[in-house]
Amino acid sequence: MMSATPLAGKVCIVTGATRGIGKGIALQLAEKGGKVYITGRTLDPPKGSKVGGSLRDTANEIQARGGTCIPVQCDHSKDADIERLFDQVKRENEGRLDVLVNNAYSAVNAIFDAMGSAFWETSPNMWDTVNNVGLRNHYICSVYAARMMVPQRKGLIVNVSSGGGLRYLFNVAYGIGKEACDRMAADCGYELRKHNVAFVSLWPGAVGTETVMSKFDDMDALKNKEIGGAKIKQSQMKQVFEQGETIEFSGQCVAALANDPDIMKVSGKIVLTCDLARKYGLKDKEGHSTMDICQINVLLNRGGHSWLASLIPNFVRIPKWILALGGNKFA
Ligand SMILES: NC(=O)c1ccc[n+]([C@@H]2O[C@H](COP(=O)([O-])OP(=O)(O)OC[C@H]3O[C@@H](n4cnc5c(N)ncnc54)[C@H](O)[C@@H]3O)[C@@H](O)[C@H]2O)c1
Repeated sequence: MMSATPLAGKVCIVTGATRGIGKGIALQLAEKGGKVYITGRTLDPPKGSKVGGSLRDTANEIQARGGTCIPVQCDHSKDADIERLFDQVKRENEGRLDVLVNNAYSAVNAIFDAMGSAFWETSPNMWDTVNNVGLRNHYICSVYAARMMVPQRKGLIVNVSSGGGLRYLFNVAYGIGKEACDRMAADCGYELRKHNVAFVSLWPGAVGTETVMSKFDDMDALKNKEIGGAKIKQSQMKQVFEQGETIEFSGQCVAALANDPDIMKVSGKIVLTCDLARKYGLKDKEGHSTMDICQINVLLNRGGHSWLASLIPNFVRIPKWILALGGNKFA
C-alpha cells in the first residue's frame, strides 16, 4: 500500500503560494509529508488590498492539516530576494532541496484587462509584467535550485506553464513566456540529465482561481473578446473555469511526479495534468473535471461541432505528435 506521506523528509519550494495554483500545490506537497517553503511578496496583505488571502493564511491552512510549512517573504521580481530565499533553504536543510515549483506569476490581472488588444495597442511594459516574474525569475530560481540538486544527484524542478506555449492564446507576451517555460524545461533538462536531476513543464487545464473568477465578475470587460483566435462567449468561458480543475489538482500531479522513481523518463518534457491523472490514477474534487485537450470530442466541441462531439467516446484521443503540429513553425 502506498504511504500517506510519500514525500516525508523531502524539502520543497513553491513560489507564489499566497493564492491560486501555487497555494494548491503547496497544500498538496505538505499534505503528502514534504517540508514546504512557500513564498509571496508579503506575509500579510498590503494595506488596502482588495484580493483575499495572505501567505500567512496559506501557512496556517497547511499547518491546520498537519503539514510542515515555512512562509518566506520573497518578491520574485527582485534578484536579491530570490538569492536570500535559496540561502535560507540551503542553510536550514544542510544543502538539501528535492523539489522546486516555479509558479509565481504576476500577470493574470493585466492579461484579462488587455484581453482582445493587440501587442502594439498595449504598453510595452506588458512584457515585464508577464515575463519578469513568470519567466526570468523561473530561470534564476532554477539556477540556484540546480546548484543544490546537482551535487545530491537528485531533484525535480517544475515550471508551471500552459497550453499557451503551443499556439496563440490571450496575448503575445503571454505566449512567448509560456513557450519559453517549456523550452527551459527541455534545455535545462538536457544539461541536468547526466546529473540525474529532472525538469518538467506542467500544463494544468483551466483552473478557476480566485483571481480568474473575480475577473469574470466584470462581465462587460470580457464580452465577446477574441481569445485564442476565436470569439468565445464570456459565459462559456466562465463555465469552463468554474467546472475546471481545482487549485489542488496540480498539487496532486506535482506530488505524484516528485514520488515517481521513473521521473527521468519524462524529464525535459511537457506534462499535462489530464495525462498525469490517468497515469497516476488521480481524481479531482467532485464537480470538477480535467479537460483533456487531446480528446477528439473536446476539440470538436471547441470548434462548435457539439453534435459530432457527442457521438465520440472520451477515450478517442489524438496522439501527442499531432498536437505538436499545432505549433506549426516551418513555412
Ligand atoms: N488559472 C489557470 O487556469 C491556469 C491554467 C494553466 C496554467 N496556469 C498558470 O499557472 C501559474 C499560476 O497562475 P494562477 O492562475 O494560479 O495565478 P494567480 O494570480 O492566482 O497566482 C499567482 C501567485 O503568484 C504570486 N505572485 C505574483 N507576483 C509575485 C511576486 N513578484 N513575488 C512572489 N509571488 C508573486 C501571487 O501572490 C499568487 O500567489 C501561471 O503560470 C499561469 O499561467 C494557470
